[in-house]
Amino acid sequence: MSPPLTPLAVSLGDPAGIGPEIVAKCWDARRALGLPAFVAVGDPRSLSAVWDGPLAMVTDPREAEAAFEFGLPLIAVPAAGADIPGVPTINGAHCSLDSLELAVGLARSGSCSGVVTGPVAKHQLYAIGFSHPGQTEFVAERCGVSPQNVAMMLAGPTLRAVPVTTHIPLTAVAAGLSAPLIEARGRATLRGLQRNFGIGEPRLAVAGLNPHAGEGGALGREEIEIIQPAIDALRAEGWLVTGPHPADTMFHTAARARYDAALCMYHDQALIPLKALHFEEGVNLTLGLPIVRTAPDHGTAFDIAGEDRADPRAMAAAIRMAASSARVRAAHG
Ligand SMILES: NC(=O)C1=CN([C@@H]2O[C@H](COP(=O)(O)OP(=O)(O)OC[C@H]3O[C@@H](n4cnc5c(N)ncnc54)[C@H](O)[C@@H]3O)[C@@H](O)[C@H]2O)C=CC1
Ligand SMILES: NCC(=O)COP(=O)(O)O
Repeated sequence: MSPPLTPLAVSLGDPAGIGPEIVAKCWDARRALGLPAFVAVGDPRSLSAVWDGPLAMVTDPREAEAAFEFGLPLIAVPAAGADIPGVPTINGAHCSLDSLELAVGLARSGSCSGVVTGPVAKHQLYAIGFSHPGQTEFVAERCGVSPQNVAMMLAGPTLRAVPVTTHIPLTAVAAGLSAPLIEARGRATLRGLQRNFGIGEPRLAVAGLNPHAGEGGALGREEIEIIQPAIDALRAEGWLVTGPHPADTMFHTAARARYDAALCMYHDQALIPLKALHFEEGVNLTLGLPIVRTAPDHGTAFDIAGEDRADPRAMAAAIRMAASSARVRAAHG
């Protein structure tokens, strides 16, 4: 039998976004949502601005397990100024980065079973000198893993999708693709399906880049020159890989039943089908890390922050998936 999990660390994200509200709502509905113990990390005022419930201030995750029953355990990372919901500030961006750093550290040290990250605003982080495309690459760096060797998986009940290129302009996608990068993301995805989901022989479906997967070269040559060689290399390692598939016909119900994850060539090719099918419960899971890291699939939603309209289900799904991944990892070593 695997040992009980330590609590999960949940960073609140941008204090002016919906992160504090959805984390508080998760604690409120912890029993109905089937959530394990977690400790929030972030600005206490961002919670009290949107929530009247009980906070249990802790300094060590070991205190969180007992406290979780009676209040939302919080390790405080106070922002330099009080943030107004919906109005992001530079102080808030610093707070979201400090909270992320601390939460990742708790997972790396083993004090927490994994980290669940609340939504941050990328442009706000860029404004304070954050040099990573997103939290995925930041966490990878803190874990000493090359960003090429991690994969950003978006997972819902009937689809798991991984983009090869992530936060780059669409005009840079074709140039950003290479056989070694596709292979690395494919390998991280396949190993991640084993390690986090316990799928012994995972099946990966690889999308093409161009319409009709290039139509034999008539509509683009990336499939022939870059994607097929990467697929061949992964197959030669013994993995079950198919493709390149035309992206427009690989997400319908029957097609999804034929694979465990879809490897897509760019951000929206993966995230549009995932969010169309599963926006309310989609989870962003970073594969290839020595720690568990998940996040809800959505962003800061500044447009509704402070209005009590934020849906906590994706955050709840991210917390549950972090716990189940940690359990699968603990069981398989
Ligand atoms: N993992 C992360 O930290 C992510 C951060 N972002 C960041 O979020 C910021 C805003 O991005 P957007 O493209 O506007 O996406 P968004 O997901 O924040 O919002 C898109 C739309 O969905 C709604 N929405 C989002 N989450 C919701 C929830 N839980 N309940 C109810 N409605 C919800 C919003 O109100 C908005 O109308 C950007 O700065 C981006 O960088 C975006 C995606 C992921
Ligand atoms: N659109 C997905 C997304 O923005 C995830 O980014 P991050 O988790 O790397 O910050």
